[in-house]
Amino acid sequence: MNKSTVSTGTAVEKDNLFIPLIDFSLFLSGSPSERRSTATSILHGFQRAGFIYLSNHSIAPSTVSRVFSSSASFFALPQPKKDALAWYSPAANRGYVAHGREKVTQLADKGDVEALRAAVPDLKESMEIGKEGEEGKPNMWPKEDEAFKETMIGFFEECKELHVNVMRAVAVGLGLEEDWFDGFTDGGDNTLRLLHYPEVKKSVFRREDGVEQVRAGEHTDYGSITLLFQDSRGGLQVLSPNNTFIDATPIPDTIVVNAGDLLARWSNDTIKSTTHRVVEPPPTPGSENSDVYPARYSIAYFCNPNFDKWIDAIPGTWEGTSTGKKYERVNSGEYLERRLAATY
Ligand SMILES: O=C(O)CCC(=O)C(=O)O
Ligand SMILES: [Fe+2]
Repeated sequence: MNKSTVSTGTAVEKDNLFIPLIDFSLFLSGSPSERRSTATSILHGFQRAGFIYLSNHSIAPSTVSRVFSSSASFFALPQPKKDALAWYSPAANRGYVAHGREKVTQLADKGDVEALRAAVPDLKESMEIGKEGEEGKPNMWPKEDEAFKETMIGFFEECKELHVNVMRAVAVGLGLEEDWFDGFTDGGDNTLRLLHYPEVKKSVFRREDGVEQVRAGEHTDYGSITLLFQDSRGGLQVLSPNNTFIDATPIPDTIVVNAGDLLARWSNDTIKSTTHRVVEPPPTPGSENSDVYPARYSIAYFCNPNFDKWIDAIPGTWEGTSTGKKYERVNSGEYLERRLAATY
């Protein structure tokens, strides 16, 4: 497949899971009718699958590769240097998280999270970066590496902009004013997560106790949307309506975008926040004889409504329905902190 020729279509189609591939440039700079139809496709993707792929988005491939290589250099630092930058609180959600600390899960009960973490540790490490310059919530920058900090801050801003634009498309799709979400997305209360799934022995995935070993446990994301940049390894899987996990195969230069729990709640569950996980990559020809799976890197940018905002059902999503508003309004920052506190 020539990657530059396919920019629209279906990215994933299996077991009733249909994830569209959408050319975002048609929303950013298309004609009025292209903008409307692109917005509708984006909204439908979120309503139907909870996931979309965006091609021709606003972030240059060279920027993404710079962030991937900075991320790889960061994870290659000696362990004590990374440990010195450790994640320190759910309120701040910033810093380095070593293997096995986080167990992403739907179980809100802490005791259960402990039990799960002991049984199947996630095979990954991550670095969480929040909005720079927040009082009492310092980012944990590696010492003497201005370039890393500059790269990440620049990327954070570009992703923040993309969040604004994707939510504008959602607004247009819903028939609202295009800027309806702007006052919720302009704060940039988002988290940039660099992820490294180290090379791992294949035998680790063949557990004798019957427990299914994964690289990252099944979960939904918490916020409005997540922008996910993956390398070419594969391993991301999305739960289908038939209750099977389907590969969300990497497509070069695209971003996988999924809706989070807070957007599902905000939309009175008209938008889906779909369960996903990361497993060992599908076999590739030539790799059968190796006894390891190669390392995988990904970058997740978790977008949230501004932390000081109240999230109450979006107009048009609940009026006249049999359920009416399904949820009480909730404060964005409190909601997210509660979810994070249950996870770590
Ligand atoms: O690494 C990936 O591809 C997915 C990561 C993810 O889902 C998450 O961190 O929430
Ligand atoms: Fe996720």
